[in-house]
Amino acid sequence: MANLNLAKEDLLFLVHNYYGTIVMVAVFSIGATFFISKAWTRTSSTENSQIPGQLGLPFIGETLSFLAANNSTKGNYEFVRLRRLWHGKWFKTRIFGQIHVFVPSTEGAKIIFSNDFVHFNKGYVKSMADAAGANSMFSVPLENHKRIRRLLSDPFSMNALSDYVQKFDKMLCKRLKKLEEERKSFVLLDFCTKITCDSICNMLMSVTDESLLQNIGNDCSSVSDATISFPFMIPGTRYYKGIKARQRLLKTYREIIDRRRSGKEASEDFLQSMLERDSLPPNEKLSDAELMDNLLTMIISGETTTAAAMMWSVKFLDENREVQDKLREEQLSIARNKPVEASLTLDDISKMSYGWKVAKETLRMSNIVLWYPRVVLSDCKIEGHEIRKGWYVNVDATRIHYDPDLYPNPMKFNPSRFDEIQKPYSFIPFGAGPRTCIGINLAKLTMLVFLHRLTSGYKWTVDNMDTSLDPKGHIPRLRSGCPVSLRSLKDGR
Ligand code: HEM
Repeated sequence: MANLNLAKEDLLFLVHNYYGTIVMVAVFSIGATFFISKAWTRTSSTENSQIPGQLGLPFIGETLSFLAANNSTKGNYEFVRLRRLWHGKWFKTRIFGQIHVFVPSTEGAKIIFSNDFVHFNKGYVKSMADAAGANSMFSVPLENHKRIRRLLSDPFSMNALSDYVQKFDKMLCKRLKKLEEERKSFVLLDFCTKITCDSICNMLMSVTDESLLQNIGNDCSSVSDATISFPFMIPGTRYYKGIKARQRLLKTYREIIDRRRSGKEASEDFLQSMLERDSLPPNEKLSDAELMDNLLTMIISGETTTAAAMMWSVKFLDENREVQDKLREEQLSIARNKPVEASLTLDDISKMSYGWKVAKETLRMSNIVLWYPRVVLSDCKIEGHEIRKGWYVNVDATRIHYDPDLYPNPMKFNPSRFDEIQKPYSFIPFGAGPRTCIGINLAKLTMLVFLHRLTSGYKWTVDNMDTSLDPKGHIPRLRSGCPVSLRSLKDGR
């Protein structure tokens, strides 16, 4: 009690003697609080300007929900789908400390793709740069990117790939026949991954030795898994396994390059066309480091994407028998006009107009690359939405491909919708602008040869109807890998 009285007395004493000071401190505190809160509101409202969304705690934001979606059988896009339901077409979120805006429109896609390298750039992901390499097209700065793309583009032109069509066709016919003879169910995704990897290695470096192909295939899968991972060299982690696999692959490439240079080995292939530039000035050739990193980049970017697209085409055709029948009709009419056992040519491919629509519809619906992230290099506006330097804008290809205004009844697998010409930036499975997929032609040819041989030679049944997605993959793939059984059309079984 005595203490309390003393305290009261002290207080009265203080108020009496320091009245002026107390009033000043109070006024200052109220003022400061007012200005700080104003400034805070201004900052967050500019940061958040117009685009709704949940940024959550600094750094963490919605990372945990993002990771949960990544590891679920509904797939990564579930994270985006739910936020669209909650916040609307445009929304923003914070993942791994970065603010991401999901851009849902063709207008937005146009602005971003046509200003790539100027106002936007591919964000630097350490694990990606470490796994694919500092000289990979994924990681190099603008000037090097331009030169590397220019030099790599020729071997991927349609005409240059004529040889590829015949080689891939032969490889495919042989393997499908073997599977059909075995009369066993097989996992289609594994089959497609192996054959695309083998055929790309064959096209790039003429590798045909089975055990070497097996090693390259396994190591490329490990590198691919490491491209999006926590970049810490801890044994047992995805990153560690990927970096070790990368070292083995580079050693293999080094040995092949050395054998070619010493004249112990010669082949007509992509690698040879690059080595023939050895005597040219530096801006007309690739250094060995660039060559090796990009050999690796092309295998890892080509194999999983193309294999997933092949798998989805079979799944969609299985669910849409009338489309399958129409496709088979087109492919049989091409086959009937060729000598038995003759390989396909580019001329045959050019007759597969319905086949290409089936492939396009497969790419529209499967969205192998769900969205394309770009880091914003300077403050800008996209369709009236303020976007700040340092944020990420993700061109949401999946939203665009399922937009009912662009694709009526978007859930229906309907290849004939491609009878009509597409609005610019409405069909972007291979991206657009200076970073458009360099392997478009290769992917197109691979899918068409596959669809031809499958539908003109076989019927199939899908042996597992589970539609859940592989929780480990960065791209949508069936968890089951889509097991199928083949039967020859000739058998009539
Ligand atoms: C169906 C199969 C494929 C799909 C859906 C696909 C999709 C894509 C997409 C969307 C991009 C651009 C990503 C972005 O803008 O951020 C891209 C880039 C790339 N793709 Fe493909 N791709 C496929 C097959 C291939 C193949 C067969 C190769 C092999 C050569 C390949 C090599 C590359 C490379 C090297 C890049 C990076 C290009 C650059 O940054 O300049 N892709 N791909």
